[in-house]
Amino acid sequence: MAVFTEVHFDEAAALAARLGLGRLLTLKPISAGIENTNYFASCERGEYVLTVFERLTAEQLPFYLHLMKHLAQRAVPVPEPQADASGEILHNLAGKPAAIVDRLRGGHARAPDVDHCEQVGAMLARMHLAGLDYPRHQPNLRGLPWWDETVPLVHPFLSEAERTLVDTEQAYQHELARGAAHARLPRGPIHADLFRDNVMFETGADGRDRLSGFFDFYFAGVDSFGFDIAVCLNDWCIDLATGRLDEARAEGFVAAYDAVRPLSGDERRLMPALLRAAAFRFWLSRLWDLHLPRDAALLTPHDPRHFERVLRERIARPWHPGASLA
Ligand SMILES: Nc1ncnc2c1ncn2[C@@H]1O[C@H](COP(=O)(O)OP(=O)(O)O)[C@@H](O)[C@H]1O
Ligand SMILES: N[C@@H](CCOP(=O)(O)O)C(=O)O
Repeated sequence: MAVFTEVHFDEAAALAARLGLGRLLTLKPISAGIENTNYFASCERGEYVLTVFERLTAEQLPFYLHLMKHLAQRAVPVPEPQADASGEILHNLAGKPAAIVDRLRGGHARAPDVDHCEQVGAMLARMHLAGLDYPRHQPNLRGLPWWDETVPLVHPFLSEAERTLVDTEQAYQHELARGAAHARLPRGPIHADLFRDNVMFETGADGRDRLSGFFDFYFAGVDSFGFDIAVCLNDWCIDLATGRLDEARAEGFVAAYDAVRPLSGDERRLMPALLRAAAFRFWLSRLWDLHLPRDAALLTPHDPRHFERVLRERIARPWHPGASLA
């Protein structure tokens, strides 16, 4: 359970009242998640999520919160941050930055099929297009410079085989980033962590799950759209036990994306390298969370070996969109 900061009911109630959400009825800690402290806040005016930010600073947060507002205003289903009378959406609780956003309805698709993947792919493309005129800029804070800082920190905890893979992949990703094709990749604000647990679906009367929203934008940053697609493919379109790509789901995801925002030739050509980059990024962050943990009331770190497997798979079996259809 990820409650790093205990929030007192009265403090949360005062904030809810200030935001015009009415009386706070219940405040329940959320057990999932590993980055921030989250509570479900049920208020007279509706259902919300209260987040206390543990790593992100008051300087960094406006980028994420205003991005969510920007996307919500362009009909991309994301939780809208709640403002006080002066329009401020970044607040303070327990001496830390905090926000209250709409609670999305529905639940997670834990075992996604082609239909789920197509819906996520199409909405991801809509999100990328809607973000193109977002005026604020912040790099992806879990990009190459962060990998370079983190590799030496996790090195002492690795086996020889792991260390070799980390070093080889770091060198490969540097080479990729120096290339002209990489520089030409279309860019803009990306989610950068759009895993199954950051998307909601609601089941309709016909039994079909319909996407009800994307959330948890706190790893968002400006980076290549292709990297965002690769992050999704590595989570939505794989066999979790082996890390293998499921080609039917992957092709469905990319085709649905492409129908909204056609992929460039570079994005298609570099997809195998971007899939490696996305696997490397989460392997590193999971190693970092496991070996250099922060204080938390209770915290279950994600298993780094999963993304080590995924990375080895992507190296062994490079995948290009459309290849399996040819
Ligand atoms: N806006 C939201 N609407 C509905 N549920 C949410 C919302 N934000 C968070 N949650 C719930 O809280 C859980 C943890 O949130 P998450 O943002 O993943 O945490 P963390 O920032 O710590 O990684 C999610 O899996 C989801 O169940
Ligand atoms: N998706 C990342 C961890 C980030 O946590 P989240 O709960 O904010 O998605 C991973 O799986 O390593």
